[in-house]
Amino acid sequence: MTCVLLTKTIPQSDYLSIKTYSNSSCLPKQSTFCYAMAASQSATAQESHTKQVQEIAADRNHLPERYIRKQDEEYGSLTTAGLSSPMTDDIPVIDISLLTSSPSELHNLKSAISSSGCFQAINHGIESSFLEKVREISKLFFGLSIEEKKKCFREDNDLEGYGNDMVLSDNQTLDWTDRLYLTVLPKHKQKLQFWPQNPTHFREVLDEYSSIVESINKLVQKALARSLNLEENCFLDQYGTTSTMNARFNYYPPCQWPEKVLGVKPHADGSAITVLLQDKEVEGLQILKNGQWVGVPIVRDALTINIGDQLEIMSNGIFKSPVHRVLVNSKNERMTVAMFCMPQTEKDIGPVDGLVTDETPRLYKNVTFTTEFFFENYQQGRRALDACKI
Ligand SMILES: O=C(O)CCC(=O)C(=O)O
Ligand SMILES: [Fe+2]
Repeated sequence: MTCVLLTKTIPQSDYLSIKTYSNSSCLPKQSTFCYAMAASQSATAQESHTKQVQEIAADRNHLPERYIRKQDEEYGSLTTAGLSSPMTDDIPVIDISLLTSSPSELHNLKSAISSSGCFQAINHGIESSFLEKVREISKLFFGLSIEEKKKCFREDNDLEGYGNDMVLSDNQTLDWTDRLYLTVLPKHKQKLQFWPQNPTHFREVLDEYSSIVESINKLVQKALARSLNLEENCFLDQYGTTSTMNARFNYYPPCQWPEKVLGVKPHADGSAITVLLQDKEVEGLQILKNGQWVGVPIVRDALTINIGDQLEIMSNGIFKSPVHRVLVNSKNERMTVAMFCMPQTEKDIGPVDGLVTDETPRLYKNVTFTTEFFFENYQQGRRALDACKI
C-alpha cells in the first residue's frame, strides 16, 4: 500500500508500521497476490514486445525460461507432488435460491465459507444456455487471429484489455495464460476501446451477464451478513451507491511441460467476492486448504464463488479469502471467466461494527482498497490483506 493512497484513511505512522510488517511477510518474493486487480503504473516498456502465451504454446519445442515456476513460489505441503494427480475436495454445493428461506442452507453457506472460503453455487437463476453464450463469446474471441485480438491489446500502462502477464520485474515468473480484462461496472467506467467488436454480440452478452452477476453478488452478500446475525445490508452498505465489477476472461493453452508452469501463480483475489464460470470440461483450479492444494471440481452449471480480501476485512477475518492457483495440462485448452465484485474503489472499507467486540477485537484497519494498493503490495511480494492488519 502506498503512503499516498493510504493517507486518506491511515495516518503516516501506520504506514511505517505497514512497511515493517512487510519484512515479516511469509510470502515468497514472486508471489502474485491480487494481481488480478493490480495497477500498471510500472509495467516495463518491454511488455509490448512480449509474445502472447497462445503464440508461445504453438512452438512445442521451446519453453521460455520466464514461464518456468520457481520452487520458492510454492505454498503448502503438496507442491509439485500435487501436480500430476491433484486431490479434489468436496467444495460445498449451495442452492442459493434457498438462502432467503432455508436456515439450514444459510448455515451450510456459512460453514462452506469458513472451511474453504469457496462454494459451488447452483440454482442461481442463469439458464444453462446463457452460460454457454458467455463461454462462447470467450471462445470466439480467443479463437481470433492474434492480429485481430491485438485490436483490444492493453497498453503498457493499463491493466485493461487483452494481453498476458503484466511484466513488473525482470525476474518475474510469468503465468501460462492470456487474458482479456475489462471493467464492466459501473457502466460509465467501461473502457470500450478494449472491448472486442468481434464477436459482434460480445458487449451485449457481457453487459447482461454482469447485471445478473451483480444480483448474485447482492444476494450472497446479504445472506453472508444474515448468517452472522447481522443486518443484511451491512456489507453492501460499504459499497456506496454503486458496485465495481471487473471481468477477466482467462485462456490457458495446452502446455507441453505442464509440471513446469502454472496457469496462475498462487494468489488471493482482491475482490469482496469472485464469481467464476469454470470451463465446462477441463479442471485446473486449486485452493490451498489446511496447507494442501486441493482441486476444485467442475459442477455442471454451477458458478464457483470465492471470498476475496475485501470481504475478509469487512467480516473482521471471519470469512477467509482463500489462496488459489491454476494448473494447466498438455492436452486441452481451458477457458474461465472470473467476475470480481467489490465496493467502489474510492470508498473506505473496514470491519463492520457488529463484528468488533471485546472478545473479537478489530483485526483490520479501515482502508481504501485501490488497485494501486494491490500493486504496491504485489511489487513487494506480499498480500495486500496483510498490509491492512492492525
Ligand atoms: O481460471 C481459474 O480457474 C481461476 C482464475 C483466477 O483465479 C483469477 O482469475 O483470479
Ligand atoms: Fe483468482
